[in-house]
Amino acid sequence: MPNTGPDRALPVHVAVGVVADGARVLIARRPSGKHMGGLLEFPGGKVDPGESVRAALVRELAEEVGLEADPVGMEPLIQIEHDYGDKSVLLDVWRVRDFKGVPRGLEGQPVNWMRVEDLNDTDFPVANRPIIRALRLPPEWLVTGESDDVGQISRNLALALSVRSRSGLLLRQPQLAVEAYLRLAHEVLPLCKAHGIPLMLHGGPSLLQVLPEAAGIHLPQSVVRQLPDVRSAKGTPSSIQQGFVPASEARPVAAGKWLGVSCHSPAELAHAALIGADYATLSPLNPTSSHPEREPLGWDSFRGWVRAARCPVYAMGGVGLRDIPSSIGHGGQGIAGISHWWR
Ligand SMILES: Nc1nc2c([nH]c(=O)n2[C@@H]2O[C@H](COP(=O)(O)OP(=O)(O)OP(=O)(O)O)[C@@H](O)[C@H]2O)c(=O)[nH]1
Ligand SMILES: [Mg+2]
Repeated sequence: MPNTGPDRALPVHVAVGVVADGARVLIARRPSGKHMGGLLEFPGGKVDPGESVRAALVRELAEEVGLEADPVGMEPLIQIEHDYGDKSVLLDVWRVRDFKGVPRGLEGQPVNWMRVEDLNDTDFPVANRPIIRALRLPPEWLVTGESDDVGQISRNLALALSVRSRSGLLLRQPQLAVEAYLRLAHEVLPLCKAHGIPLMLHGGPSLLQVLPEAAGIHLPQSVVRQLPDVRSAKGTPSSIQQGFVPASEARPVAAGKWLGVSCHSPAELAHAALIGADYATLSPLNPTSSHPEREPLGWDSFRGWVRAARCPVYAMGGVGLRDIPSSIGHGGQGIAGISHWWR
């Protein structure tokens, strides 16, 4: 029965550690009988009153898996607020790279190193899905400036990727008609393959039918507005008959493909999560010459909006490589932008 008592509104603050050993992360199975028992989890537990999150994580990793973690080497990954109905949690998720010891399940739970690409959403509590996205997504999207010249894209890409370890390309060309856009995307796909980076198409979901090898679709709000209206799980059957689709069926691209959404407000971020977005971009962070009429957000608003978001969020608009740590430090996934790499 849902808890409707006075503490209902207060989420339980949980420190969660993604302990990383190269490309593998430490996974445990939650003891049966506990909340979400039997499912896989990242080790961690409740933050005690007056305790810092880092201190809680050091304590939980020692108690649960016998690791001695260095709090200085921890980096925020993502915060997720989730209401399970019987319990509401704030998962405060950190990457842990510096630690000593060999992990073992000190509460009798099985523990295992797993590759990030082998993690399955359905093996984890539902609140963990954005964590898995955050682990897979790059810290930066290179967004193309206006061009139908594949040579220009190729040169810029080669130059940019010579100084970065992980990026993806977002092929944004709103000035092109769909046919010209798809011709260009066909030429850009092998470039991305050669560099080993994902290619996101920008526009409507049907682009993926023509270019199924792309990593996914990034929706501008002009396309989002054309999607069928979505109702959350509380939507009634009669609302479905009136042309609403339930959120569980609202995702406009197939599972296994990435869905990104351009957002500019908390309402757009909430809607992006409702249609199953794997990530959102949030703009403009800083003043930009392309949208001088839009009020820049700044990092303080960014932090607040991102905290309430249900998917990883990239800062966009007047940001550069040096802003990746700022974005991560303010709860974001990284940055997306044109001006810092495009010539
Ligand atoms: N540790 C951990 N907790 C998670 C994850 N995902 C998730 O929804 N949770 C939820 O976070 C809440 C608190 O976690 P916990 O049960 O590990 O807390 P704890 O170690 O302090 O356990 P205790 O209650 O036995 O003292 C649980 O309701 C759990 O279902 C995850 O990946 N790791
Ligand atoms: Mg625990």
